[in-house]
Amino acid sequence: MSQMKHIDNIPSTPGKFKEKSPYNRLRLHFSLTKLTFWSFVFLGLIFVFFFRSPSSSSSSPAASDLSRRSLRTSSYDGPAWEKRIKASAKVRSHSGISVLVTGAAGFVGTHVSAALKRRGDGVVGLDNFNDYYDPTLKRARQALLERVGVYIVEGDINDVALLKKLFDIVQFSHVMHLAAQAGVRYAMENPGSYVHSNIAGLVNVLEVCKNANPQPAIVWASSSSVYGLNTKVPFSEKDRTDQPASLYAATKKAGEEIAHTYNHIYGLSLTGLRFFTVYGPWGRPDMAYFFFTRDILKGKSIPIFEAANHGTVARDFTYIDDIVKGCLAALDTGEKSTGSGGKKKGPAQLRVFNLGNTSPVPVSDLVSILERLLKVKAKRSVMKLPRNGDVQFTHANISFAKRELGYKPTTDLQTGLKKFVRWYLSYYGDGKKSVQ
Ligand SMILES: O=C(O)[C@H]1O[C@H](OP(=O)(O)OP(=O)(O)OC[C@H]2O[C@@H](n3ccc(=O)[nH]c3=O)[C@H](O)[C@@H]2O)[C@H](O)[C@@H](O)[C@H]1O
Repeated sequence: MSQMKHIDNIPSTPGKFKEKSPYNRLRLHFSLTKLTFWSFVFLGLIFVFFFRSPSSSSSSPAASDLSRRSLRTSSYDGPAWEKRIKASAKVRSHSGISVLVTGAAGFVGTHVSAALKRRGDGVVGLDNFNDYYDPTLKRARQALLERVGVYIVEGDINDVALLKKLFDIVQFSHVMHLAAQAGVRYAMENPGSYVHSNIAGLVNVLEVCKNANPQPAIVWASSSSVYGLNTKVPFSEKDRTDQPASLYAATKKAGEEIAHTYNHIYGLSLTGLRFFTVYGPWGRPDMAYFFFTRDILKGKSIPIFEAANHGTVARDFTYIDDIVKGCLAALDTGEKSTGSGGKKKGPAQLRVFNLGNTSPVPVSDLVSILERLLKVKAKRSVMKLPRNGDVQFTHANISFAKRELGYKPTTDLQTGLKKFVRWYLSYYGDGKKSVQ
C-alpha cells in the first residue's frame, strides 16, 4: 500500500516535489554526491588520458622509454617515397612473391630480406630502428640491403596509418612479420616494450592484414622459449606451452593464441616459426655468443650460467642460413588467406613449426669453440643460472618442419661460429673498436 502511495506520488515536475518530500531531499543529496563523484572520476580519466599517455611528453619512465625506443616517423609520404617503395616491391622472377618484411633491419629480417630479393621476389622492409641494441649495426644492415635493392621504410608496426598506406601502395601477397622485442632477460627491465611490440604490434599488423584486399599470407616469428619449463625433450609442436619462464616467452605464446583468433575469425593464413637461439654474421649484440666474443677479445670475464648441482645449461643453437631456408619455405608453402572485406570466406591455414638444429650444445662448449676460433683464452666466471627468465636447455624436434617445409639444417655450431667470428673480425676489427 505504501509502495502504491509512493508510486502515486511521483511528480510530473520533479523539482517542485523534491522541496516538499524529505525522502526526495535525501535522494537529491545522494544524486549530488553521485554526480560530484562521477565528475571527479571523469575529470580524472581525462587527466590520465591527456597527461599520462605514452605518446605525451610525460615523465613516466616506462612511457618515455617506450616513446624513445619506438622512433616513430611522421615524415613518410610523397611521390619520391612511394616510388622507392614500388621499386623495392617489384617482383622480378616469374613465380615471385611480394613481401612486406617487418623488422627488416634486425638480424633475421636482414638475412631473409636479402635472400628473398636475391631470388627475384619483391621486398619492402619496415623497421623503427630502436636502440634496444646499437642502432649503428641496424644502419649498417640497412646499407647492405639498400645495395641489393631492398628499401626499408622507417616506421613502427604500431603506426596503423603507415601500415595501411603501405598496403595502399603495394598489394603484398605475403607478410614476414619479424619485428619484435627480443631478448629473454631484458623483459624484467622493460616489460612494457614486450607488450607494446609483441602483443599490441602484432595485433596492429594482423588488423591491417585482415582488412587488406587481397589479404596476405603471414609468416611470423614465435620462439623456442614458449616451451618454458618443459622437461620432455626434444620439444615437439604438440607439447604443452603453458608454463613460460619469462615475459618474453609469455608474449610469444600470447602471439600464437592471437594468431589462432585471427585465423578463426578472419580467415588469415598464419604460420608461426619457433626459432631456436639463432646466431651468425650480422647477429644481435645482446646475445651470449656475440658479447662473449667481444668480451673474450677485450680480456673481460664472461659469466657462464650453470643450473643447480652444476647442471649443464645448453641451447639448440641454430645457424642463420638454416633459419632463412626455413623462413622462405614457410612463405612458399603458405596458402592464401580466405577472407575479404574483413570477413572470413572459408577455413584458412594455421601452422606452427620448430626451426632448430636438433643438437643442443652446452654453453661452456660454445665458449671453448670461441676460444679456439679467437685464439684467446676466456676468463670464465661460472655462476648460478639467474632466475630472470632463462631455461636450462632447449632442443627442437624438427620432424614436422622437415615433412612440411623440407627443412633440414646443415650447419653445426663449430662451422657457424667460424663464419660468425670471421664476420665479427672484419666488421669490428680485433676488438679494439668498441661494440655497444
Ligand atoms: O630461442 C629463442 O627463442 C630465444 O633465443 C635467444 O635466447 P637465449 O637462448 O636465451 O640466447 P642467449 O641470450 O644468447 O643465451 C644463450 C645461452 O647462454 C647463456 N648465458 C647467457 C648470458 C650470460 O651472461 N651467460 C650465459 O651463460 C644462457 O643461459 C643461454 O643458455 C634469443 O635471445 C631470444 O630472443 C629468443 O629468440
